[in-house]
Amino acid sequence: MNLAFLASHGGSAARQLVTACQRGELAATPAALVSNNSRSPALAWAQAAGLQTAHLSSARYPDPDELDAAILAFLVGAGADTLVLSGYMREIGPRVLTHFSGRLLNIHPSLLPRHGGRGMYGDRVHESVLAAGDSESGATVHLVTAGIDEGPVLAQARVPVQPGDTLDSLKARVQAIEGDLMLRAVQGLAAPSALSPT
Ligand SMILES: Nc1nc2c(c(=O)[nH]1)N[C@@H](CN(C=O)c1ccc(C(=O)N[C@@H](CCC(=O)O)C(=O)O)cc1)CN2
Ligand SMILES: NCC(=O)N[C@@H]1O[C@H](COP(=O)([O-])[O-])[C@@H](O)[C@H]1O
Repeated sequence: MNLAFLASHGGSAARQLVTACQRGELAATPAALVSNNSRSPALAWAQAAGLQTAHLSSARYPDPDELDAAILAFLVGAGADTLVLSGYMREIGPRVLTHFSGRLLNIHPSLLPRHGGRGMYGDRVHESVLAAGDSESGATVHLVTAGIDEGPVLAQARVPVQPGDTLDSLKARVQAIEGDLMLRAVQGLAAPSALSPT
């Protein structure tokens, strides 16, 4: 498995997967990382970790089809066969979706289908959970399809929403479970018997 990542900010899930590869907990080779944000900490970390990296964004490719083609060309050039969205905040286009169909995973910080879809990303998700008065939240790993957050769910993990929770306290509790959840899902792809869509 040659693993690649798309990240817009910190790339926390990508970092945990690369650590798992280094520890022999994941039978995969980290190959590349693409960011739409030239100042993303994920890009600097990936360069230091020896991954092939690229900054590909709508600023450089205003035509969404050209951006989709540029991202696909870079990932294919890096030999990637599996793609993980690690806090990537832009829509994935049809070329990348088709090429990586069934091997393109995203992690979302809620119990999808609740609090998902366009406009639901980062802090906005936790704010939506708190505003709804939900008693629990969590994270979801799903296969990525054309519809935002509509793909088949591969894994979910739950956390309680505590009385008096703030955006930061809930976000910290959810982010604490994301890395292991994504690792379990990718291990499932590496060893299909371990995990099947729920
Ligand atoms: N084709 C798909 N592309 C993406 C999916 C998907 O399921 N199918 N998942 C998202 C990840 N994501 C939620 O997990 C998500 C990311 C971004 C947005 C969003 O509304 N973004 C804004 C722009 C925000 C920004 O640039 O900072 C927007 O598109 O207007 C919603 C959900 C990744 N791509
Ligand atoms: N809709 C996608 C989304 O909201 N993803 C969420 O953004 C955060 C990125 O953190 P990071 O930049 O530190 O990895 C993570 O919590 C991830 O679940």
